[in-house]
Amino acid sequence: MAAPCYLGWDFSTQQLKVIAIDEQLRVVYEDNVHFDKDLPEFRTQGGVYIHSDRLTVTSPVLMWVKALDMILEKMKSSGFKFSQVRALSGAGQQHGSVYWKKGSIQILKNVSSKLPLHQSLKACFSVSNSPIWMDSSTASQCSALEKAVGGAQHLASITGSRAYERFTGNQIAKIYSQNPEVYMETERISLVSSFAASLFLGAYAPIDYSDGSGMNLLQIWEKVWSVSCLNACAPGLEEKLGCPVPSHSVLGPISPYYSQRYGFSPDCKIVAFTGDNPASLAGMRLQEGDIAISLGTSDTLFLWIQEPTPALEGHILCNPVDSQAYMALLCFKNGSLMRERIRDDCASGSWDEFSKALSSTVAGNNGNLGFYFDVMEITPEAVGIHRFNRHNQKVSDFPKEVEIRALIEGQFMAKRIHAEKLGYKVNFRGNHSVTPCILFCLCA
Ligand SMILES: Nc1ncnc2c1ncn2[C@@H]1O[C@H](COP(=O)(O)OP(=O)(O)O)[C@@H](O)[C@H]1O
Ligand SMILES: O=C(CO)[C@@H](O)[C@H](O)COP(=O)(O)O
Repeated sequence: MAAPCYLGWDFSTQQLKVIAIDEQLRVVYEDNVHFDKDLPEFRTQGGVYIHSDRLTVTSPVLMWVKALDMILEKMKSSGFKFSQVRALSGAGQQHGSVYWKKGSIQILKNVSSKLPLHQSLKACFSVSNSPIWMDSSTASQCSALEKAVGGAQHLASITGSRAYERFTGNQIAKIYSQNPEVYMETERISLVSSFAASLFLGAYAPIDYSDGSGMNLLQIWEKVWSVSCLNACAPGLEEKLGCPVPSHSVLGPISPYYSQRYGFSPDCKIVAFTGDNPASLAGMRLQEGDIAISLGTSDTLFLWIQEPTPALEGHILCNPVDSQAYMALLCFKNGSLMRERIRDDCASGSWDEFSKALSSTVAGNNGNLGFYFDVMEITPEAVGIHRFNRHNQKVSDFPKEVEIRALIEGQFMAKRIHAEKLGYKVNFRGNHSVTPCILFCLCA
């Protein structure tokens, strides 16, 4: 008989990933579905749609459901022993939101095991394109929220962050103001993480404290929704969000759908899902004083803190491991996609060539320095490509190798400046196949 195992899911920007570990924490299975490549019918780029205003960024919610169907079928074909899964949990890209249409709970509870999920759930979403973390179209809603609660610093003191355009409360406020009828026909709003948990639970999963802190709606000290923030965003919102729970809550057994269709044990437990960054803090077993850097679609820097002071820059989130503690987070929007663009321009689209070019230049890049923001950055708020030579003169281009090093050093310098403000020790998480040279630059 196969040994017991545990599944972890990651619904992130560009792909859905799954990993199974045994009781000795050994990885026994890994797989992924890449949205652009494996689900071309949705026509996403990097898993998203960038709308014509260049500010609105969404992902089709049914693509996430279909990705789950696809990965489960792949696991089944490979002979994966679903019956051995004792529990599962997971993570989602932060801030993104899913809008369940009135009556969907009944459909979710009663999905037929004869059909893939995406067929049963196709009419369940009042918003078919979910706003995601790359969206920056809610500037007016952010100003209104800060004004309603007495200013940016006051909002940060309540929710851990001043108003950010990608934060879910502001996204909900935009949907309510532009399409009140869509908002009214929504019975539940999930984060990507709680949406994913809902698919497994066959019921609406609660939002967890950690991912809930990325909404500009949760009082991070009391761990309850802030009435003034809710009221500033949309009417009747509390009911649509449900009660938030600790990130490690056991939500209940898996939906019968998975036992009937894939052979999961009916006793398999669903543990609350959380945001991908909080999940990384938990998974890396970060301790107070450590800083981790994640190089995903976004780059993030995060750390465990006991006594946070919310400020106008960065975010304080509830800690996913210890409900008395917190985590600080900085997010950089120009992460992997920016590196990919320079790789394509300067290294023929090859990470190997990128790596060789990086190794061929020296630390400090002979004084050449660059800041690369293809899209409006979050930290700091800046856009464009800015190159400076060793005499501090602005230049319009660099030789290819110099460009590659300027990009990597510029990105890491920005993180280091913030790291110096926040702590001292740097760990690393991220794409496991990331070019070692990039890691070397980070640690140099
Ligand atoms: N060898 C490599 N070196 C640097 N970056 C890489 C390498 N291989 C893949 N990547 C980048 O990693 C990104 C995906 O990282 P991942 O953490 O899986 O993203 P996400 O979880 O946000 O979907 C891609 O944009 C890709 O360009
Ligand atoms: O917006 C943030 C954090 O505040 C992002 O870090 C998202 O959570 C997206 O994660 P990745 O898909 O890049 O891992």
